Amino acid sequence: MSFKLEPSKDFKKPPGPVCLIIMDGVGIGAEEQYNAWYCAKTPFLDSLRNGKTPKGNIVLNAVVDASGRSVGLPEDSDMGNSEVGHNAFGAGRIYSQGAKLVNESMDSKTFKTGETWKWLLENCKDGKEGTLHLLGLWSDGNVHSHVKHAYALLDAALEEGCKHIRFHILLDGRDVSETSALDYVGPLEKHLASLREKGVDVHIASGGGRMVTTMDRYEADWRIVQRGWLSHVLADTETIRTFSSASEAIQTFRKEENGVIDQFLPPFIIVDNKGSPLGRMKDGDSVILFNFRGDRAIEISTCFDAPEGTFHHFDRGCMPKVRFAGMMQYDGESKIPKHYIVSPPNIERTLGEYLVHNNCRRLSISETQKFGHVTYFFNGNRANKFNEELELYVEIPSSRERENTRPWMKAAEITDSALAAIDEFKPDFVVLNYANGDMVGHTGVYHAAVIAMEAVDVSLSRLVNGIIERNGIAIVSADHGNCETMAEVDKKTGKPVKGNSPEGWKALTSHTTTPVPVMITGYGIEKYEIDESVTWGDANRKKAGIVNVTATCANLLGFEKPKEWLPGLLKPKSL
Ligand SMILES: O=C(O)[C@@H](CO)OP(=O)(O)O
Ligand SMILES: [Mn+2]
Ligand SMILES: [Mn+2]
Repeated sequence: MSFKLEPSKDFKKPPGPVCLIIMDGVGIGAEEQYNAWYCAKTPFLDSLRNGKTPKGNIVLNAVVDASGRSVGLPEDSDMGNSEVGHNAFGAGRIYSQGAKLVNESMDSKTFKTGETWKWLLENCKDGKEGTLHLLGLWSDGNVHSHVKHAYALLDAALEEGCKHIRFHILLDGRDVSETSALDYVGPLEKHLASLREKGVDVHIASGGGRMVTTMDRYEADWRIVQRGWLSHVLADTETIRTFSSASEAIQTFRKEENGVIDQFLPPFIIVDNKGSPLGRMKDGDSVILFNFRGDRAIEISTCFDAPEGTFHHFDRGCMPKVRFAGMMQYDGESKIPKHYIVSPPNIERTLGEYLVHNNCRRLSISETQKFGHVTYFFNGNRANKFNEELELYVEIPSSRERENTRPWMKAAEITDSALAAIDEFKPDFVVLNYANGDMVGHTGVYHAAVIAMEAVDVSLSRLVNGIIERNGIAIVSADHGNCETMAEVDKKTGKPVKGNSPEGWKALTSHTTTPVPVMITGYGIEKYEIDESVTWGDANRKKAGIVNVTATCANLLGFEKPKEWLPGLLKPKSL
């Protein structure tokens, strides 16, 4: 099927670039004290939301869905996230996402008929001595993983006569309540103890907080992955602290570092009463990484898959010969990992691919922590470019320090580089991500999140005015909510739940299901208006979604949208 885009009869391409600017983690929330955007001083954003830039340019406004089924998640109660959000921005249509596809495979047990499952169990079932290791994020956050998927794998392994099973659990506190680890670890420890009473050799073997153990992304800090490797694979008790149980590790670390939240708990190894590790991986074992989302799974997958002599990020030591599989294939083009249990969404015919086939130049730019969002996720889970000449990907290195200590992050540097790249590379289309609202939102530190939003506002003002001066168009949106809700909120009263944050509430570190803004301004925008009839496809939910922004970008570039995409948000202004 051709990638030729037809010229639009209603829209004209501007002389300057069409720029999709994604404020990561910024939803339209309640006008309450816990809303960091609402409480921040954001004069530029306020002006956009009121329909005009401070310099008087018209701004078209919409508020659209960015969570639940509008972005391919199982339930409308599912909060949005960057993977599904940037997939949607790039794809222009809704794909069933990892959470949904894995649910279906686990519920129907179809995964058991797959080659990978049989290959994984070959050395571990029917009394064989191989150990099956289950590694992944241990919560029901449903952004990277869900404990129910790991329990389904455990049950299936037991049904097939696996005798030796180990869990390597990454603690969350980012997609779920910030110190909720024991709510997930307690039931696991209880369940495994009951299985041991029936003679199954099953234990938690290692773990650690997800932001310091294993789950790095975009090569921001390979030391995080190395800590995981030392804990889960080598069980290096010289470097990683040992405990008799995961609960003991969590409780000890919390006593030692008052206020530490789960995502930052140090790595640990569980040992028996003689001090030997319960789950060092050995030749003939099998390993399943049960995370379904790719960005924070690719590096550890590479550690297992990379042949001798091709891995240079750290010394993998005496590497056991194991069979490794991911829950999904995280990068279909680079085949990472080689083996996987559930087929990922096959996202194709994205805006990025159409652009290069229509000779449009494209710039993707962000800082490390969101760089893969505007490349890998935006391209449909493919890190590689579609065309070397027509595409420029710019990464501004993120700091490795906790985001609440520098909430401005690299917003200013991204803005400087974007304006310079627009002048030098002359892109037709730009996709840019400001990480602040989300990355600082995830720390749960309210006053830092307020500063984060003020930093975004200052940069946005420079960037949008710069785009208008260059006769371009800016589309300012967000991939999901986060910093607009910095407290856990009592659903009945709408008031924050009491807690021990400096503000007196229980901090919320996760994303939300709030809708997000779409604010469009720049060259020729006065000729268009929002088409209020546009929806993301569900008749009962009379709302558009971020998935309608893709066609909006194509229209503003002067093209008819491809027929397989959902409609854009704009129509010519009725006279
Ligand atoms: O940090 C992450 O991995 C997720 C939350 O788990 O956030 P985002 O989807 O915004 O990248
Ligand atoms: Mn995000
Ligand atoms: Mn996030």
